[in-house]
Amino acid sequence: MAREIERKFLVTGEEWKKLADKQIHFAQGYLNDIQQPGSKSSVRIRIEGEQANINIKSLEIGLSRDEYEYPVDLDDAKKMLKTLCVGPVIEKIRYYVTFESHIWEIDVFLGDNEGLIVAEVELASEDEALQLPDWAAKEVTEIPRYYNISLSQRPYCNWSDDEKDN
Ligand SMILES: O=P(O)(O)OP(=O)(O)OP(=O)(O)O
Repeated sequence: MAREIERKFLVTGEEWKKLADKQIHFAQGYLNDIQQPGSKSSVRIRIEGEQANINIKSLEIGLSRDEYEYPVDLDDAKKMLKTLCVGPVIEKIRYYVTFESHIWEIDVFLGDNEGLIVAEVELASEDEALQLPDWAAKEVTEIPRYYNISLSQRPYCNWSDDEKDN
């Protein structure tokens, strides 16, 4: 088990794209209904490039979450994404940018979430000092709608203009 400590930011401009070391297509869906009373975790199947994994995270919004992740067979993952997901499959391109010794993961969402771009950075501790690149704008770590599990229930295309601006 690991504790994932992560901060999320909105992104401005396109400059970051030139700095990306690589980009990978992600497709991910959730196998459990977190609206069920007593739900404590999200169970996610993800295909990233040609690799697939299952991920379990505690249902917490904010800096830290418990996280478990294991590889699964690619064909099984394709089938699960097709047949077992609660809600739609989220698709996005993840770009990797190294800045001041941190690897920033910038998710450019597709489909119903097109227009949304979120940068995530993992930290070793909650109080770790972080130098922000110019293209990292407003922090959204504490705003639930920016989490992928939320997007699987209420995609970006259904947000109000106010929600999109903030
Ligand atoms: O790649 P991760 O672990 O940050 O997972 P995500 O599904 O891209 O993002 P989150 O659960 O933080 O919305």
